[in-house]
Amino acid sequence: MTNGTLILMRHGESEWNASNQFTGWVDVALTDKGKAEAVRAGELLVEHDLLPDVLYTSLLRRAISTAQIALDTADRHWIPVVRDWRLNERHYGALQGLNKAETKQKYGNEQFMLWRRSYDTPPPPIDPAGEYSQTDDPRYADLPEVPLTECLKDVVTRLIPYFESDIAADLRAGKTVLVAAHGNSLRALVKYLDGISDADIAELNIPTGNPLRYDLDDDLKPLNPGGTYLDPEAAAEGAAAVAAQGGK
Ligand SMILES: O=C(O)[C@@H](CO)OP(=O)(O)O
Repeated sequence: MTNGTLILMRHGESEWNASNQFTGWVDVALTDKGKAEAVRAGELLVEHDLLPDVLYTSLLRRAISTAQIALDTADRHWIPVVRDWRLNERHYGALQGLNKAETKQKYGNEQFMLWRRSYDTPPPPIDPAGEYSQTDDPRYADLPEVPLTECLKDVVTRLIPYFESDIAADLRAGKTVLVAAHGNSLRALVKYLDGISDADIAELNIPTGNPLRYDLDDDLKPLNPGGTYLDPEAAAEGAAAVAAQGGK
């Protein structure tokens, strides 16, 4: 039995991507541009003959909606869906809701980049009673503890065991698996798949709405390290735009 194919897809542009706000676990919607990116992602799946057998998403509507639109476009709206909080974006702590450019200006580039891209420095914790906290959100009622902040290392810790137990089983069964998630949860997954160091992962940015294909060997190691974006040109542009968020 050959291993299946893994397709990673970050959601299309969200309202807070457009307004340049730290988002994390805040459940914002797609913009019209984000919806168009999702349609294009579905077209790319068809053009590359990559029709998913199963969908894994986070519990956040920007990933859920992107996957739904893309799968509808590809006529695969009927496949089984698994949603799990472990695919959620990194919790951005007290930065959730803040404007990225203003934050960079206020705290300086070094602190800004430490919070955004260091592997193990979490932002300050969010006030559990604050407007953008998820402490009382019913979708997380079963969690022993709702995070108040997370660094990328925390995302690796919650996500990789889930990948190994659940998603890997579908890949080993030969399925084409679509994972619809977020910039930082996908950075955690790519770090693991490609064996990227804690330091080097800081440089990796994931563009919105552009499916990234991984062909995997028997140990689920990539046969195409780094994966293959279905639209490489748009991916390079999109990744550069994410890197530049916050401004010069
Ligand atoms: O705000 C966020 O949740 C993420 C993704 O949009 O931002 P960043 O790329 O700055 O980690």
